[in-house]
This record gives sequence, C-alpha cells and structure tokens, in this order.
Amino acid sequence: MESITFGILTISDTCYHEPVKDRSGPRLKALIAESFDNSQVVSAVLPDERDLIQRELRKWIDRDDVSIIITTGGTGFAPRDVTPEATKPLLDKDCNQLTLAIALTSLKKTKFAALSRGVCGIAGNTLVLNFPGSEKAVAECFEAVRELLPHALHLIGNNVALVQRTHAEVQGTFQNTPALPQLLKRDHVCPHKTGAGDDIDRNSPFPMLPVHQALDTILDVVQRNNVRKQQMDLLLSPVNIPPFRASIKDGYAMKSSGFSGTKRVVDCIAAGDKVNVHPLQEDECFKINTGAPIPTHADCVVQVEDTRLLQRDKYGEESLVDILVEPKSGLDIRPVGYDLLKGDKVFPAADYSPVVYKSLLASVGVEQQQYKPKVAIVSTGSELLPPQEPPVAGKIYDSNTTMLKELLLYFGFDCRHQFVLGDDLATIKSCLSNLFDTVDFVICSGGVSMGDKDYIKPVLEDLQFKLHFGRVNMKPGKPMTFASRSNKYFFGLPGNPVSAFVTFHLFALPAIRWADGWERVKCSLPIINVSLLNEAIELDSRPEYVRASVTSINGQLHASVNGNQISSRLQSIVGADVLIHLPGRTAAKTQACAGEIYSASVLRYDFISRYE
Ligand SMILES: Nc1nc2c(c(=O)[nH]1)N[C@H]1C(S)=C(S)[C@@H](COP(=O)(O)OP(=O)(O)OC[C@H]3O[C@@H](n4cnc5c(N)ncnc54)[C@H](O)[C@@H]3O)O[C@H]1N2
Ligand code: MOO
Ligand SMILES: [Mg+2]
Repeated sequence: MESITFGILTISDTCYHEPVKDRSGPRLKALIAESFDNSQVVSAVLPDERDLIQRELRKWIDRDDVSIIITTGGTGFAPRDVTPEATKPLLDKDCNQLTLAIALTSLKKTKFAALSRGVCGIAGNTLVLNFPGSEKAVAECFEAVRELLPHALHLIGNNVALVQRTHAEVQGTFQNTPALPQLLKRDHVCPHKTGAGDDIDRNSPFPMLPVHQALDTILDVVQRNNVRKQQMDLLLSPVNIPPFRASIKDGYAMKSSGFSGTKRVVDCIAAGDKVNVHPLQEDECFKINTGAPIPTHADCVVQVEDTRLLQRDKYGEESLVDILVEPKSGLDIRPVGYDLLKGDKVFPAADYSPVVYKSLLASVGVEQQQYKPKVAIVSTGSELLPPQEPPVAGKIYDSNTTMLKELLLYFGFDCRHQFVLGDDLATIKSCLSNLFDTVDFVICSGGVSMGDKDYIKPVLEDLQFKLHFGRVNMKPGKPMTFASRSNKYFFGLPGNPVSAFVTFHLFALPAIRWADGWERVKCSLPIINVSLLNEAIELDSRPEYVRASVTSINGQLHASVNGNQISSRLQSIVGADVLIHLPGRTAAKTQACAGEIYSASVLRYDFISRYE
C-alpha cells in the first residue's frame, strides 16, 4: 500500500500563541488517518505572517516525502488573513476546479463559505490546498476532496498504471470497482480483489497494461547492478596469450636466414614442452607441433605440407627433410602476447553471456566470484504433486517448478531455492517473508488470478510490497503480477504452465538480466520477422504470443503454429522455436493469414527446426 505524507499547517495568531486552541489541525490529522492507510503527517502552527507561512510552505514543498499540504486558517477577509497571498506565489499551477469543488461543497452547508478566499494549486510535486480555519469547515472541505486526492497524486507523479486504472473506472470500462483501493483505507480483505472489492465487485481491480508498458515498468523498478560491468571493465590480463612464441602449424622450426632444401631434424618439440634453447644451424630444424613453443634460435615455421621427408634414423625418427619453400622470418609464429598482452583489458566490451564471460576468465587463469542475482522459485497450488510420486486423486504433476528452474539454468542463472506451497495464505506469507531474506528475486507461479484461493496479491500487500501491476493485456499470461519492496522483486507468473513459460521469457528473464547488468537491448529475447505458414488463425481480443516452429526456406524464415494454444497445454512448447506476436483482434482484422509477416521472439539458440 502506498503511503502519503501530508503537511498540515494551522495558520492563526491565536493558535500560534495558544496551540491547545488549535482544533482544525488535529481534526484534519484524524480525518487523514481515518481515510488513508499508512499516512504520515507533519504539522506546524504559525501566526498570520506572510513570510513565515511562505517559508514553512517552501520547506515542505521542497521535501521529497510531503505530497499534500493542507493549510487551515487565514483565508478570510480580515486584514491579517494572508494565507492565499502567501500560497499563490509558490504555485506552479492553479487548480481552480479543486477550489471550486471545495467552495461548492461548503456553500451547500453555509453561504458564509463565500467569504473564504482559499486557493488550490501544485507547487513542484506537491498539492497545496487552503482550507478555512474552523473545525467544521475543515471537515467539509476535506470531504470535498478526499476521494480525488490519490488520483491527483498519481497524475502529479505521472504514475501511469494507477492513472489508467482510474480513467477506466471513470469511463465505465471497469465496472463496480470502488475508487482507488490502493490508497483509500478499507476494512474488508478480499483476497481475489486485493481487498478492493465488496460482494458485488466481480472484476479485477487491476488495469491490463500493454506488454511493452509492463516491461518498461519492470526495468524502471529493477536496479541494474554494475558490479560485473566494472569487473569486466577493470580486469587486466595477468598473463600474455600466448605466453611464449607459439607455432601456428605442425611443421619445422628453423632460421629464416637459411635456405630451402635439405635440413637435419635435430629434435622434436611438442605442445607443453619447455622452450628449447639449444643453438641451431642454418641447415638444421626442429620438428614442431601446433601450439608448441618456438625454440630460442628459430624464427620461422614451415608447415609440414611444404616439406618432404627424406630420411628416418634407426629409431624411426625423422632425420632429414626437404624444405620446399623459402623460409621467411616470423612465418607461422604467434609472438608473445599476440592474442592478448599482459596488462591489456581482458574484455574489450562487457559481455554477459555466461559462455563468453566464464571462458575469457578461464583463458587468463582468473577465477572470479561472479555477482549474480539470487533467484528462488516458488510454485503454489494445493493440487501439485512432485513428478516422482505415484498419481493421487485430485492432484496434478507440478511441471512449473522444473520448467522455471531449467529455464533459469538454460539462460545461465542459478536457482538458489525452490518451494512448492499449498494454497494457504499463512504458509505463502511466511515462506515469501523468509525467502526474501536470502534472495533478490522470487519467481512464483499460480495464485494470481480471481479465485478465492489466489492469495499472492494479498500476501504481497501484507508484506508491504508495492504491486506495480496485476494484469497484462496478453494471451497467455493475463494475470501476470509484478511487485517490489526496495531491492527485492516478485514475479507472480500465472499458474497455467504455458502462461508461466511465456511470461518468464517476456518479463522475468529480462528483469534478471537487467539486474545482472546486461544492456537493455540484450535483456529481452531477440526479435526476428517470420512469415506465417498456417492458413488462417483467428485473432484473440488480447495480443497473443503463439508458440511456433521455424523453417528456413531459401534463407527466409517461416513459422508454423504448434497446435492447440490453450495455456494449460504444455505440448505447445515442444519444438517451439519462437513466440509469434499476433496482434489483438480489431474490427478490420480478425485473422492472421498465411504469408503475412509477424515479429517473433526467439526462444532458443537452436531456433531453426527445418531447412527446405
Ligand atoms: N474468473 C477468472 N478466472 C481466471 C482468469 C480470469 O481472468 N478470471 N484468468 C485465467 C487465466 S488467463 C489464467 S492464466 C489463470 C491463472 O491462474 P492463477 O495464476 O491464479 O493460477 P492457479 O489458479 O493457481 O492455476 C491455474 C492452472 O494452472 C495449473 N497449475 C498451477 N501451478 C502449476 C504447476 N506448478 N504445474 C502445473 N500446473 C500448474 C493449475 O492446476 C490450474 O489448472 O487463471 C484463469 N482464471
Ligand atoms: O493468460 Mo491465461 O495465461 O490466458 O491462460
Ligand atoms: Mg487461480
């Protein structure tokens, strides 16, 4: 639940000298506490002195935490009433309609309300409201704006998700949901509606975000760790590669000052041998293997293909060879540090591919503790049975735990812990609460939709997580949920196995990569264009991520959909190379047809199933 910090400024000469006489300030404080969960209040009492009022207002406006300031008093016609005059110069924007809303409500109670000159406006990111001084007036004015305040703050803070939600409510596309459950206080906790609903409320209170917006939100919230980038930037090679002059070919090492023709083979040098320091004549050579150290007195290698064997000794070793080409200095030798010089950067650029990262470290003999986001997997569902157990009535085998763990491993991340939990609020709460002590990410499946056993969202609220979104406009994966609490991140993937598969790839993977320091463009799966092979596919109202296999026909990529796409049917991921992005249905376009080109996210390295 979000918390709002209010500033309450009582402005009255009398109250300034006798603070106990201030009834309006405490009344406002009580009204705020009754209306907003987790609200904080800062308060002060000042005389009707324009400069003092302005200084205090300015101080609060400049604070990051104070988002609403309500003044009470000093709005009337008396000579010392200067609250509006002190307030106006600080405002960046007037909110005349708010002033009007307050006036209209008050005028219904008394015509004397016309004698208040209070103003409303926005200063920086702070909403400032002038209320009159009496306790009764304060209560009436507060009632006039109470319901508007959360939405006003979402707009000021540009909180798109919550703003859209309210717009949907106001426009009626979002029926029967009470206003702003995120911020307004409630007594009743109703798990399937995040506590927002009463019994006639049958709809999710969460707006359906477009996929791109959900991903942007995730990447805005998740902290990118630059430890690995710094490690890569700063890592200088402690060794030369090669550490000695190395032969590039299997052949004969000799002096280039010599000549082609017959040479005596004085020794054989294999990879792994020490550098041979023996003197060498121009008519002598060493037999040498690829990767072996060049003898001190040789300066070129002639590959075996450019030689002819003339003689072997009595032990069968080569003793005379004919060199068929002119030896040239440096021929087929890698000088010391040719590939990488000691002291040079090991990573010319940051590269987070586990293959690249680990093999480069290995190549310079560095064993580095690599930072990796710590991830746990939680599967929820009282119906879940471990795959190794015999069937039990009413139970199904748990595939999500294995699938999500294997996906993490496939993409180079570890699974620190895994838990399978029944649909029980207390169990889920205590498991998640403990788990976040040791991991950064929890990737959970199940329990995010509309059932009365879908406890994930209420648990997150109880654990003081901020729910960034609870639905995404996509198929499969609609109830996809993302929440955070400081640097801890929760992905509530829908329980249907294919929904979990798709949302892992589109949201959880990019987030983990981002936390790991990857460039944004690399966080999501690569996107390619494919031409549709299927005759006609009915479009869904939601944009759909369809599992399909890819055929390369004369270098052009084509894709055919893998059978029934219901989100419970895990068979649709078999042979799935890509997720084709089918757009949502419109009046003008109801089908996707053969030959049309669509974007598709590449699921795996081996993403071409057939060549024709
Ligand atoms: N009234 C509504 N009901 C549902 C809606 C809706 O909008 N209104 N959304 C549907 C969609 S879409 C999805 S997706 C699912 C998501 O459900 P939950 O995330 O709450 O998941 P559960 O209800 O726990 O399970 C759904 C389904 O998946 C099976 N499951 C769960 N975990 C696993 C696992 N580890 N391995 C294999 N299978 C698993 C579970 O048995 C259910 O059949 O909600 C729809 N409902
Ligand atoms: O989004 Mo659900 O994942 O359509 O089945
Ligand atoms: Mg459910």
